[in-house]
Amino acid sequence: MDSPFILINLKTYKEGMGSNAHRIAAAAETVAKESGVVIGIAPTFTELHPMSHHYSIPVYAQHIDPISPGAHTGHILPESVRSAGARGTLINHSERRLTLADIDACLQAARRLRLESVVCTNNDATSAAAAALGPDYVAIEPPELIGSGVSVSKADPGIIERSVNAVLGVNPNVKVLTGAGIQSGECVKIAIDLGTCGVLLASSVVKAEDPESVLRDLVSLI
Ligand SMILES: O=C(CO)COP(=O)(O)O
Repeated sequence: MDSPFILINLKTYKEGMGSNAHRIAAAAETVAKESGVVIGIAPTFTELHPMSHHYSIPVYAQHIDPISPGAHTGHILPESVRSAGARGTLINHSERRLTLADIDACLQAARRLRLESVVCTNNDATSAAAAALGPDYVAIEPPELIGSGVSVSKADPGIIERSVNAVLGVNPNVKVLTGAGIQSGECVKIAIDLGTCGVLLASSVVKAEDPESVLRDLVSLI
């Protein structure tokens, strides 16, 4: 089995920018080395290169647009994300929804550029649809629990279990992550015991006074 994976989405929280982004990335690097858990970070676009340049942890974009180089203005070009040192990208985050056709086009760009793809979904039906498009990961995040402080692992373990079954039924090569309200080692353990390979999270680490101690707790039971 692959090592467990924790992906920290810094969103556009002010606590996840500038020197705070460096503090979180440094903490993630330390805890990843100590624990053997893979800990990635998804900073704002302008911080992709500083993060990929300074730290050994994998760096992910929060979004790409389904475009090729050419006459587009104000878009996120997948090639730019790649050249900024990103290992992969989120696609279709709840806070950055795309159409199914756009998700497919983003996945084609990600494959062309060898960017790992993490397609976010909101329920088990969309998890199955996303799996049919062949991403590396599907990340199931019930929108109503995102940023709520209430963990999907505890409030709705059924959605994790159903999504794992839905994804594996469609394409057993796709790995499943879950997220929304993940805040402790217990939440991560429940997610892994339900068949995911890890978690996608934001506020519990980004807004913490001491991100390193939260990360230590998150990896403590796996
Ligand atoms: O949207 C999320 C990660 O992409 C989850 O956010 P929270 O961890 O703040 O609930």
